[in-house]
Amino acid sequence: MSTDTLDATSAPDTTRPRRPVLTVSDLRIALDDGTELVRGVDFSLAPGEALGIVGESGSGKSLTCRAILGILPGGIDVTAGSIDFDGIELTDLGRKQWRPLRGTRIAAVFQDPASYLNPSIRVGEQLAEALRSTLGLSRADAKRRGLELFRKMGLTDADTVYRQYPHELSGGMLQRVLIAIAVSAEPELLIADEATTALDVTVQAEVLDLLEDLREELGLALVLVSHDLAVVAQVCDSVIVMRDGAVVESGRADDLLTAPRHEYTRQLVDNHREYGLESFIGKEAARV
Ligand SMILES: Nc1ncnc2c1ncn2[C@@H]1O[C@H](COP(=O)(O)OP(=O)(O)OP(=O)(O)O)[C@@H](O)[C@H]1O
Repeated sequence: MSTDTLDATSAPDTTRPRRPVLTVSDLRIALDDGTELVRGVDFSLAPGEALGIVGESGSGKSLTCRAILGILPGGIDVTAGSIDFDGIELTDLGRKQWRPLRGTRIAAVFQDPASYLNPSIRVGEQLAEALRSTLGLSRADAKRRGLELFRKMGLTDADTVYRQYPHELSGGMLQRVLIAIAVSAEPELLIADEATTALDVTVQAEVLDLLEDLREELGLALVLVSHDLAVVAQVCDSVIVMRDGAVVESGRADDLLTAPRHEYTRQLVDNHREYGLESFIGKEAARV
């Protein structure tokens, strides 16, 4: 492993050494014809920690996430390396073995929330259905828990939202519904792949705050993919920077974004300065 490999067990809180919930080691992903698309990704993540994955379009961020979720597109496979989730080797699992994990212990939210909801079913019923299938709740308990979750997600008029159809809700509200469904079974790991990209800046900030609250409350470990370094600076403890399928730099978010060592990271940071990245780095530094 390179010296850049993140080691979540060396997090600043030395009074509570935490075992990583996710360890990705030398992950390689390729097309059936042998073309490598992801070329050796390493990181580990402890409960309650957030890791950002940044890099230009096509650098392998989404495929890395999809490999962790066991949902790589057809014709693309993990060819080497390992993905250890709480002692379970995810790259070895068959469809049946994924059932108790995906959507229950490992959840995900993506960029376009509307496409993950059934347009003809009220959003409350969709959340209740998730609760019934993952936690085995009764109809009445699922509704009660669903309303609680909607309130927790900042959907203040939860009773009304519960009865609404996806087309009646804004993008920010739909993403909160999706996050409610994703965290309904209290997963240990949440993958957020460009989950706030389509939202306007204010709503994005609210959804990021919500993710931070969930990390603290549930000890949720978060893998956050974003092309927006300000988002990563606001939320993440550590970052990996990907280019052309490989990790070019990794480290603590504040160090890496304040003093990037690799030329490519420097370029990314420079490109973002005009969007006010410094204010988030300052916030991050003040927290440490
Ligand atoms: N289904 C597919 N078939 C063939 N190649 C693919 C497929 N999905 C992704 N790739 C290729 O794999 C590489 C990595 O793609 P990936 O989607 O992981 O990039 P990304 O960093 O998430 O980009 P973006 O920010 O645009 O989502 C790219 O070269 C892409 O063209």
